[in-house]
Amino acid sequence: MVILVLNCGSSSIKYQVIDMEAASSKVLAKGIVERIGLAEGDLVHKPVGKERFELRQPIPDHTTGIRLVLDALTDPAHGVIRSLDEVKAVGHRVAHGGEFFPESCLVTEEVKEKIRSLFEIAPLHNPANLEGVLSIEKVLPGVPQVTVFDTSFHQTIPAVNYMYALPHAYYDKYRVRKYGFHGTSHRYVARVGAELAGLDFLRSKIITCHIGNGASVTAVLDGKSFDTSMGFSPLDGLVMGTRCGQVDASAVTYIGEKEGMSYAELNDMMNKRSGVLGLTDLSSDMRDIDRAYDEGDPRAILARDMHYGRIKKFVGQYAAEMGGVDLIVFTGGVGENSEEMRESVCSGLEFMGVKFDPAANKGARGVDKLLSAPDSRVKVAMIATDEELMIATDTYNLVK
Ligand SMILES: Nc1ncnc2c1ncn2[C@@H]1O[C@H](COP(=O)(O)OP(=O)(O)O)[C@@H](O)[C@H]1O
Ligand SMILES: CC(=O)OP(=O)(O)O
Ligand SMILES: [Mg+2]
Repeated sequence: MVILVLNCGSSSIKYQVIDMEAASSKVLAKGIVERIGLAEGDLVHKPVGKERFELRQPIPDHTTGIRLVLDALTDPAHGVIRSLDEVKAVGHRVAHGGEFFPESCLVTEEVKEKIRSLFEIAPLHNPANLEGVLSIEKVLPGVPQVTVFDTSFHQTIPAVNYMYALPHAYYDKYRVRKYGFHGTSHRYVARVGAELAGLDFLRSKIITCHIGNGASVTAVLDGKSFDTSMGFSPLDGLVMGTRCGQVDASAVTYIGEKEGMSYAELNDMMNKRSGVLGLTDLSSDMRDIDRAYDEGDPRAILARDMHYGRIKKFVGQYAAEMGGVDLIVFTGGVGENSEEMRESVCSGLEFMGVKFDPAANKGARGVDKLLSAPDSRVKVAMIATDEELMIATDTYNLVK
């Protein structure tokens, strides 16, 4: 059964076409559309056994990106299927499932409505995720679709970690609480990382750092999410591409009053004009920030130091919350590629048993690897996340 997986992130679309009934689920093609909404977008399409195909053009939104992906998949030269009819099911990543979706499910009108009802609190993601579902409905009518939610893995977070110290009425009325995101990725890399480090996943203290354009850190205690840095929405926690992360809420109401900004404008400012983009006025893409950093741009230096520094703060916090840590995992676009980030976060953590191996870190990308010295009490690993495989598996199980 051929399954198409679409993972619409805030700045990217990752996709895979997987034959789930082949001997051991066989990937036919994978690829990524990046820099959506920036001046120049990219598509990199990697068909297995054929030459890769690249495209560079402005990609203003996710619908345009999805159209380019479907064209690439059926192209006579670099395509992997003759026609879209070969696709028997489509799995989608959806960022916010709120309290509605503890598990993956088949798309119905009600599911679409609930995803839509969460637009306000996941403005960079849920609209793109629903756009994916609706685009597929148009080109592949009648093909079953499954949604897999970032929030599902975090359902195990205890109230002591998910409640905000706001009046209880807002939780009762509106379910205002921490939900957490990137759950599919945190779940996958924690398990694979534990295996690589020779740990029992169900009896370990693991800190997973998913650092991409969106970024979050999760404390995984005995196989379950125990705490995570994103909150009610994917805005909280770390410094991100365009999101501010943790900030004193009164600083925001103060700016709103001074500037006469509406709540919607404030939300927009914190989600789309903050983070490393807001700090530098340069770019939301860490590769651009790295370049400016190397050239000595003081704003890029501050932004990167703040970003990395805050990851380290969460590592410390979560180690304290779990009473220690056995394994620290890095993943996501930055986590899988940036030697500097991983080294910076792990430096100075010798006091808690982290013995980082800079030689192992050097050049580590693409292939899962331990980055700690053999005698390090706390293991460190880079694990390439595979949200798509998790999504394909859930999709197959629901559709077959
Ligand atoms: N070689 C690299 N070095 C540093 N950062 C990188 C590298 N390759 C990709 N990235 C960064 O990864 C981020 C995108 O990560 P990704 O996980 O794909 O994001 P999202 O899913 O949130 O859209 C971008 O900021 C990009 O600059
Ligand atoms: C929830 C979230 O931030 O996702 P992404 O990293 O894909 O933007
Ligand atoms: Mg992502």
